[in-house]
Amino acid sequence: MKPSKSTGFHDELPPSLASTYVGMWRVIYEADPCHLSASWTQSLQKWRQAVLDQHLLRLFVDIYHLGPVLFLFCIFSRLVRGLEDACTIYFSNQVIRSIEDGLASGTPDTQDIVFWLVARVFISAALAVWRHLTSMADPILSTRIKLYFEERAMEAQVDMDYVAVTSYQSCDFTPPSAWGTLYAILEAVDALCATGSQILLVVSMTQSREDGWMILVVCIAKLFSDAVLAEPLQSKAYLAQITDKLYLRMRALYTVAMDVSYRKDLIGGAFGRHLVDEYRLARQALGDISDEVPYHLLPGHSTLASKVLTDSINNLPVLIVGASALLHPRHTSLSCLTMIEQASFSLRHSVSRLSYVMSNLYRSLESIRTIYNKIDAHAEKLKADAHKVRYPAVDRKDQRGMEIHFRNVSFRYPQSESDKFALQNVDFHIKPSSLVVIVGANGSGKTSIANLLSGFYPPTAGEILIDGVDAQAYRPLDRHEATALLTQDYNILPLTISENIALGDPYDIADEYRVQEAARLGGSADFVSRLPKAWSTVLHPVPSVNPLGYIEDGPLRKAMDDLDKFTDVSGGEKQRLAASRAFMRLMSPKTRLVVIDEPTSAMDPLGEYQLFEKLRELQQGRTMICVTHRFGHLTKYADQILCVDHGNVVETGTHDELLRSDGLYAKLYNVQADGFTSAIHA
Ligand SMILES: Nc1ncnc2c1ncn2[C@@H]1O[C@H](COP(=O)(O)OP(=O)(O)OP(=O)(O)O)[C@@H](O)[C@H]1O
Repeated sequence: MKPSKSTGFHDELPPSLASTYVGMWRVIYEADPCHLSASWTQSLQKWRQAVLDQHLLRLFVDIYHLGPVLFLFCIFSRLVRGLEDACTIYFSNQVIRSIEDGLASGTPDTQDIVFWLVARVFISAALAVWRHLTSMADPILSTRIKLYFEERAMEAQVDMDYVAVTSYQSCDFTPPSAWGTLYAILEAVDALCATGSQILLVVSMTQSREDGWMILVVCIAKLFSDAVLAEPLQSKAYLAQITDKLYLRMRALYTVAMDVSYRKDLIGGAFGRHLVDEYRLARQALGDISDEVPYHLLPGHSTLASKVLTDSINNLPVLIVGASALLHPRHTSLSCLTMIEQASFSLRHSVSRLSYVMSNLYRSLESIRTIYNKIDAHAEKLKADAHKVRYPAVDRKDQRGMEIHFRNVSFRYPQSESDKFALQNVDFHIKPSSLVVIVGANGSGKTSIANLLSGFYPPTAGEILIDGVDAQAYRPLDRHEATALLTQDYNILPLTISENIALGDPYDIADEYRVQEAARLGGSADFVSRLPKAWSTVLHPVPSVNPLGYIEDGPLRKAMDDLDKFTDVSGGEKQRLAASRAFMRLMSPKTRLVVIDEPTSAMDPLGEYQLFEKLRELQQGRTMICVTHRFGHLTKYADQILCVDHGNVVETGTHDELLRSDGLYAKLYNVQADGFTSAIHA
């Protein structure tokens, strides 16, 4: 198979990485100068770390409290399971030995044979019962652990800041890995026990033979050299990059043709046939390079000769016993031969399983470290938040609206790859209870101001004062509770419509009257009451059907499609639901700031007008800040308009003041107003 060479991709890798080409792929992996298997050494380091950090101990204590009997049973079951192969081999061979002895002496010992036969059958049955009990206990304990850690994960996640939760590091909190870690440890116990018991078996069998030590050394040394020294590429983590440009192009052509999200472009552009023709040309040019996943193509480090040699060496124990039988036929025992054959085979299997289990274990240890680090970070955050200033301050309790002061605020998105600041040296003051409108061109920084006002991000430089105190000094939860948000960036939650609205004020979630009132104000009450399940409708349910295996067309496929069916509503109706949730919050006595950012893009003009009118009616002394592109409803009532350009507030004033000053605001306003007047005159 000819390897596909890189064409224009970054070939240079840091010295710690190496790469190889297989089929379509360039495989990149960590170059390890160490002779010992990297996975084993890494695993040992992680073990040490886990023991030192006490994460393992904490995991065991937590799991023990979830089910002491179940937990102990699971550990004990693995010990027993580890003995299973050695027991089976031992009892089988006792049967063969007693038969062989009988054949050799000419008078079979019936009692002895029956005893070992019964013992063999009994032990098989007992092990089967044990396996059955284990298979019943495991799912119970695993579900308890997963759900318990899911709850801890939720606890930690819901209190996190927006920046922390959207940062890359927070994404690796995977609660199922707690069970995964315990499972990996249980597997390691099982594999260790199996390996130990089988080594003991081989030792006991070889003890009585002169060549016993030789058999033992061959059995064990070979196994451990395989497990510890061999470093097949398959056991490493690696990146596989498609380097063949032709093949990448074919993937792109195929995706455009097959993915329904491109269907309108494809049909509208009438370029479907062109895609197929291009694909065909590329396929012909590609030749016979395999696109099998690299795992199957990786050769590891062994050649064909070394593979043949390795497999031949595996037969050494039996070869030694066979040679000894030829040299000393009188002292030869067939039961011993079969037992050594079986035991060495089983030992080989156990050691390779142990190697696999240990190499995976360090990943599990890493994941519990992540879990407990997150749990600890959460506890620290709660402690730190508890010392922050409460909002509103006691002396501002009677004030209905938030007072906001931006002082020389600059802001760059933390996840931004460029050095560009979204806002630079922004200064403005918003009086309590005022209605403020932010206008400006696309990308000028309006939403960024709304994001800072909502407390999603801290400023990169400068200060935001809320009621005269640095916004960062307040308890984040108090600040969020005091803010009602209505933006274009909303989600319909996978809960009932009623809950979707009620969550606008979680403290008053059971007040059905308020939910209906919020729905009326947000303009969603009419369409919700027309839905078959009305307020209990779940618009975006979490998937409940999990197809296992390939489901062909037929009754099962139909049942699957029916079970997965859900009600959907229009974009404008979803916006009305989002608005209803915001009204629910707006009605809360805690709300002191309303931030509105272009929430009506999918609404009809009447819906938009009514929404803004109701917002103004319900403002009732709260500070209201509205980002908009449309001049009209709100700008003429605004106490203050902030006109933003290139990340800076360039003009402030009322509608009339800004029109008089004939600056950017007047220009933006006139462009819109001209559109209407020229349409009327035309
Ligand atoms: N999440 C983000 N990460 C990085 N940069 C961002 C992010 N969101 C916005 N920006 C950048 O910040 C600048 C200001 O964007 P912002 O969304 O505040 O403008 P806007 O005035 O609200 O625009 P629009 O009217 O199009 O909504 C832009 O240059 C934008 O590319």
